[in-house]
Amino acid sequence: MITFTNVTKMYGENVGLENASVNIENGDFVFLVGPSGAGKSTFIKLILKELDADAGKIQVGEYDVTNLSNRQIPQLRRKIGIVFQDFRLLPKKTVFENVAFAMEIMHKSRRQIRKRVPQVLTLVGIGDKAKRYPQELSAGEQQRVAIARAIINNPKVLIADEPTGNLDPDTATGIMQLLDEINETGTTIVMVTHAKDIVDRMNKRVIAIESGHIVRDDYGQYGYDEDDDYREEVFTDD
Ligand SMILES: Nc1ncnc2c1ncn2[C@@H]1O[C@H](COP(=O)(O)OP(=O)(O)OP(=O)(O)O)[C@@H](O)[C@H]1O
Repeated sequence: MITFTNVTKMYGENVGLENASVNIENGDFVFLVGPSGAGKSTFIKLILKELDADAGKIQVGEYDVTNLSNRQIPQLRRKIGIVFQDFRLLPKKTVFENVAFAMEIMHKSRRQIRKRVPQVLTLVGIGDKAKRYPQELSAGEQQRVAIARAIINNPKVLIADEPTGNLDPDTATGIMQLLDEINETGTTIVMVTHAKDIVDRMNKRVIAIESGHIVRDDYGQYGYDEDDDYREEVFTDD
């Protein structure tokens, strides 16, 4: 579904990603982890062709992203749903309208929209909130709206960029259950996260990036403690 072959992206002298190769299969659930500045956003932006690789090849589904024409970029992005840490809902539209908007962009009929939006709102657990405005919802409910909007057009891939970053632990657990259910319907999920507890609990594939290099790709635990400061171990005398 997503294949990077020897991909390099430089920002002038700065390394974004260097000689990265990885293959994410259709239906995978992948956590993308790594310290701040590691290259996670670069990886995601390359998938969406918000950035162009300097070298290597990127394939997303049937799209050769590295050689995609400008005309094909919107087609690629329509196959990919995205959820962000800060929800990014339209404040003056109701829940229904926020989700319907993603179908209107795809020129779906009013009839299709009236049928599908309530189905998906029910699927994400907020079937009774269609008439509310985003600011009348809890943070977890707002993220459910954002997820409904991201999946309404049946994308092959869902990218979740720190989707639990603004949520308390219990709410985050509910969102992870929902993402797991969406993955079980066949949607490939790539989730960027710093949430060690979630990664450890979910026991999924973990791709770790550090300084632009993929340093780990296997199943299981988060792998390292970001709060650990090795200098303390070296310099603490007790
Ligand atoms: N526009 C830019 N110009 C110059 N350097 C950049 C630019 N964008 C990113 N970088 C550099 O590329 C590297 C990777 O950045 P990236 O944003 O991909 O990291 P990240 O893993 O997403 O970090 P975070 O967890 O903080 O979001 C960093 O060293 C960063 O400073």
